[in-house]
Amino acid sequence: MERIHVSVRSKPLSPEDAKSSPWRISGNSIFIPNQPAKFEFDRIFGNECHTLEIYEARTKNIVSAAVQGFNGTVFAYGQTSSGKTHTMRGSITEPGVIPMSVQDLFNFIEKEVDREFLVRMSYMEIYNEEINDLLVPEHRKLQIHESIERGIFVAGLREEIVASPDQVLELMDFGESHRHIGETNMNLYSSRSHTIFRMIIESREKAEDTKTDNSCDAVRVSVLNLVDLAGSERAAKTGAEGVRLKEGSHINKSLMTLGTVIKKLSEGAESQGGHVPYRDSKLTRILQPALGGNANTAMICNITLAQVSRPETTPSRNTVLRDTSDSKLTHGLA
Ligand SMILES: Nc1ncnc2c1ncn2[C@@H]1O[C@H](COP(=O)(O)OP(=O)(O)OP(=O)(O)O)[C@@H](O)[C@H]1O
Repeated sequence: MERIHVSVRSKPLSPEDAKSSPWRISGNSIFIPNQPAKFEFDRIFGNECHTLEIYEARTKNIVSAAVQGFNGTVFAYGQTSSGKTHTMRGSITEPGVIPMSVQDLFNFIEKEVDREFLVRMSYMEIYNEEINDLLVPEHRKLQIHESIERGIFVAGLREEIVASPDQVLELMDFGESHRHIGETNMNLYSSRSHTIFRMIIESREKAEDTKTDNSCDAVRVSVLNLVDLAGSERAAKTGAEGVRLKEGSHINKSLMTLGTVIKKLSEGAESQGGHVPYRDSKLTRILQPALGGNANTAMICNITLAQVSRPETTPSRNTVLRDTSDSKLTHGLA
C-alpha cells in the first residue's frame, strides 16, 4: 500500500480559545512553545482554510483515480465536535468533501468520451458493530459475506443506480436523516456511528458497433469510499454513560482495529503474506478491498486546539495527534 497521506484540519477557535490555547501551528508542525512535544504531518490546514482546499489537496486525485479503475478511501478522523461531519458533508454555505467528490466524479466521467459508465451508490452506517442501510432504513443488522464473484460485500445493502450529482445528493440527504446521532457534552448532534458513503464505478470501452456489442474490453470496477468516522473520545469528557458509554466502547475498539490494520499494511504485512486483522471490526472488513493492494487512501484528521481540549491534545492522551503524527505514520497508525 502506498504510504497513507495524512492531513490535519484544525477547527477555528473562538477569540477566547485562541488566546488561551497553548498550541501553535508552524508549517506542517503543531507544538507548544518551549516544550519537547512536536507533531509533524503531511499537511496542516489552519483555521482560515476552506474545505475546497483540503479536497483539492488530495481527495480530488483519489476521485480521478477511481474513475480510472483504482479503489480509493478517504477518512475523516478525530474527536467528537472536531469538524469531521463539517469536512465530509459540509453545509449549504460550505459543501464538504462528499458533495465535491460526487460533482467531480460525474465531471471526470463526462470527459471519458470513449467509455461508458454505470455508477451506483450505497450509504451505510456501522452502529455498535451492526451494519444498517441508510438508504433503506428497515434494512438493519446486515451481514458481511464473501464470494468468488463479488468479493467481500454487505448482503442486502441497496446499491442505487445514479445518473447525476443531484440524484446522489438527494439520496445522501435521505440517508443522513436516518443516521444515529446522540447528544454528548461536547456536541449536541454527535455522530455515534461510522458512515461509509460509497460510489461503485463500472466502465468499459464503448463498443464500435453497438448492435453486435463486439468490444473485447474488460469491465473495470472500482469503489470510492468516503468515510465519516464516529468521534474518538474519552468517556469522562463526553459525559458518557449507559447507551453512550456502550457506543463509545464499540467506537474506540473499531478505531483501534483500523489503526492496527493501517499499521500492518504500511509495514508491508499483506505483501509478505502476514496477517492483517481486517476481520476484527466490521469497518475494516467492509473496507478491506479498498485499503490493501494498489488502493489510494487519505486521512483527514480533524482537531481542535482549544485550551479546554488540552487533555485530549497532549501527547500521552490524544489519539489524533499521537496516532497520526508523521513519526508514527511512517509505521502506520496506532
Ligand atoms: N472548520 C470549521 N469551520 C466552522 N465551523 C466548524 C468547522 N468545523 C466544525 N465546525 C462546527 O463545529 C460543530 C461540530 O462539528 P461537527 O459536527 O462537524 O463535528 P464532528 O467531528 O463530526 O463531531 P461528532 O463526532 O460528535 O459527530 C458544528 O457546529 C460545525 O458546524
